[in-house]
Amino acid sequence: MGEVPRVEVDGLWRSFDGERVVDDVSLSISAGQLTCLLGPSGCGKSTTLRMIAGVDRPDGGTIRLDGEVICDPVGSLPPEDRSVGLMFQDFALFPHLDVAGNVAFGLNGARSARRSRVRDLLDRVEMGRHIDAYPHELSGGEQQRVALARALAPKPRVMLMDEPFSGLDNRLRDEIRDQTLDLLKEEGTAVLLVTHEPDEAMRMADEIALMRGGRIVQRGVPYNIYNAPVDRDAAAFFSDINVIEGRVQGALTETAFGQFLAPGVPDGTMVDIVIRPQHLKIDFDRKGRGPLPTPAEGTAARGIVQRARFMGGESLVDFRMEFDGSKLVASVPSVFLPEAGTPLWLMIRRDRCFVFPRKGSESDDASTERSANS
Ligand SMILES: Nc1ncnc2c1ncn2[C@@H]1O[C@H](COP(=O)(O)OP(=O)(O)OP(=O)(O)O)[C@@H](O)[C@H]1O
Repeated sequence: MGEVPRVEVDGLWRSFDGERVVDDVSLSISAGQLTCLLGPSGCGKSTTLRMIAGVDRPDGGTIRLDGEVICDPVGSLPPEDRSVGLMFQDFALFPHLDVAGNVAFGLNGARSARRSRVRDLLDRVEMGRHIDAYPHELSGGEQQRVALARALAPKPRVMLMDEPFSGLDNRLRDEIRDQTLDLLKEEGTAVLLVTHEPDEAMRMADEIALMRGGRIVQRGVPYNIYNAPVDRDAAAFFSDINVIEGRVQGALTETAFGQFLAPGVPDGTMVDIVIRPQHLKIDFDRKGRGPLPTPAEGTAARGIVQRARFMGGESLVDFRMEFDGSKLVASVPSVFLPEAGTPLWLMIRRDRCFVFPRKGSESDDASTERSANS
């Protein structure tokens, strides 16, 4: 308790042409922690990062570094005095300097200390043997490693990274992500990484701040963001989802899959029951009958296979449900490729589904926003 966060952002906002593109954003990041600002294109991620870097000025709010105000409505510390390292997708190296020159660029102090810092960082990003190379002689991945070493060389208190891996091809990207993460952790820097890719955020983040329409709609560790989304859109941002409609009566929603709890949701409210494809359970048809209901999985409903595809680590099976003709997709972690037209039974794990009042149908009671069914 009592540890001052390395970076603390409070009530930050920014308008362009009268529209708030960053709206009341608050964040805190400790030394050694990596927070991912995750959200769709245009939601205000880069603008938030730019304000923390000091290259854009907020219209309101406060930014603190180690407890000291560096930006508020009264004044703003210039970017070069903020001890931030920057890394962007297209943050080019200086073409006229070799690798060592690029990494040493922002360093002060004795020549020998600078040389050893440069050598140490380049070794740690496995670029030691390219120390004399020029940027045009390096691949994209190698350039990014040098850019990382350059950004970390002056030991910034904060690293701000905006889609730093999006220019790299898939296989290389994972390797560089892991290497980058290791180095950032070793250096103990506080990191804010902007990305629109949920996989990247899940792979890298200690904490995810999910952003939409200029606001942070949810903050938490990746496990909680994935398994306890605040609303339907938050759930859908991380994977395909299935949605089953229901209407609440007596804190319950009756569906073809049995009852779902909807505590505190007023009678008559329409709800979306949201389930990820891997949490639908499949069972076989036994002469037109399915498995018996269970408390954990409710009632089974029959669907007809429309299509089954092998995806490598999983199989995706599309169904048309008999009860209302709706489509559902199930994911099975193996090779499971039933013929189109096969009848199968689907069940929904109650501890893995989410019940959200439908937008426009919800009551004023905020506590009804999410209802557990465990
Ligand atoms: N200097 C500017 N002048 C006017 N509008 C701007 C300016 N900078 C950003 N915007 C607008 O603010 C909104 C948020 O932009 P921002 O770049 O922060 O989003 P983002 O979430 O980082 O998106 P992306 O992932 O596509 O970069 C967008 O609608 C953008 O057009």
